[in-house]
Amino acid sequence: MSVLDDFIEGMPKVELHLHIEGSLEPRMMFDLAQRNAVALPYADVAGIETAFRRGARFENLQDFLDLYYAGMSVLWSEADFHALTLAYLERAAAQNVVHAEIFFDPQAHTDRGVPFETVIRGITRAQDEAEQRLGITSHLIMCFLRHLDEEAAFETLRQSLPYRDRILGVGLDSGEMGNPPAKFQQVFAEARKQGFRVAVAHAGEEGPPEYVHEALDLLQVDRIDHGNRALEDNALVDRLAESGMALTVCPLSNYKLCVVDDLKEHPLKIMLDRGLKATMNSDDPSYFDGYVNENYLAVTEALGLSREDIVTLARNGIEASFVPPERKAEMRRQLDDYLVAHAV
Ligand code: HPA
Ligand SMILES: [Zn+2]
Repeated sequence: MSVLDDFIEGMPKVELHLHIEGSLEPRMMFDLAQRNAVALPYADVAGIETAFRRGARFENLQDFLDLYYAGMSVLWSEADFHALTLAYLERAAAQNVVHAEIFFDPQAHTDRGVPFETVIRGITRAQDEAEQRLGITSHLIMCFLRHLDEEAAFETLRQSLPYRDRILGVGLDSGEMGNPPAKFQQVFAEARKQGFRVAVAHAGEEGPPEYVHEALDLLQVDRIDHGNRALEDNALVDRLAESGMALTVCPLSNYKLCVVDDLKEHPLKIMLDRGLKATMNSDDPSYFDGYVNENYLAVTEALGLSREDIVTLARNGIEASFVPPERKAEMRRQLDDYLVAHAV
């Protein structure tokens, strides 16, 4: 373990791009399948692990999504969603994550017959418990599945209204190609009208720079999730840099989904050098071999990031978070105190 590795692990961090269903570890998936009598195409925990771990890569985003939706089909009760969320928050807190902004995919559950209320109650109970016990704060962002139509997203928006006080904003995820942000322009506008304060969208993970433009212009997003392919469009890079638009970058995800061929070719350092507000995140840590620390460690080694780069990423995460000003100031102080205590 190098000095830089220790520095990364101990550093207070935020995580802004995390799908709670993508934190479902093989052990919990297997146990919940047994408890809920869900048939999985795996004989045991090791079978699940070999399906999506141990260095194996997916061919593309859709290849992963097929396993991801099948995996989450073991989640049925409020207790299941509570256990899933608490396990993530405990793991994140153990990695010195002080704040997390968590995505969930309500349609992936309601379409199976799980009530919206079951999902949100389980998740929020774990959020409250983790905050009290571990001090980790968190927000929830509800994602619309973009492979479904806009009317389905409207229905989900309607179902979410009783829980609006527990959901900070809306996002857009699932299969990107052929499902441009434009498809969801009306429902994002309605979400704003209904009081959802922020919007984000996955854009430029597999899709072209045009999708990033659409997310900005048509959905009026406050952050771009991934954004890798924005680098193909110089005017777009300038626009993102000048407006201070944050990108929630997920290096191990990009490697596992073949968005990059090799971690050594990951554009994170280029993003920073071009003035983009890049942040470090794990996306679906159970499927992509790593939580936020493993992302920092792997990319630091692959790209030879400096301590200064690492601190910039952590600072960008704090600045790009959607917390109230007092909490933001507190997180800045925490990071500054850490830097003073670990001055070289
Ligand atoms: O990386 C992702 N991209 C799009 N949708 C997703 N849903 C979970 N993870 C992802
Ligand atoms: Zn994602």
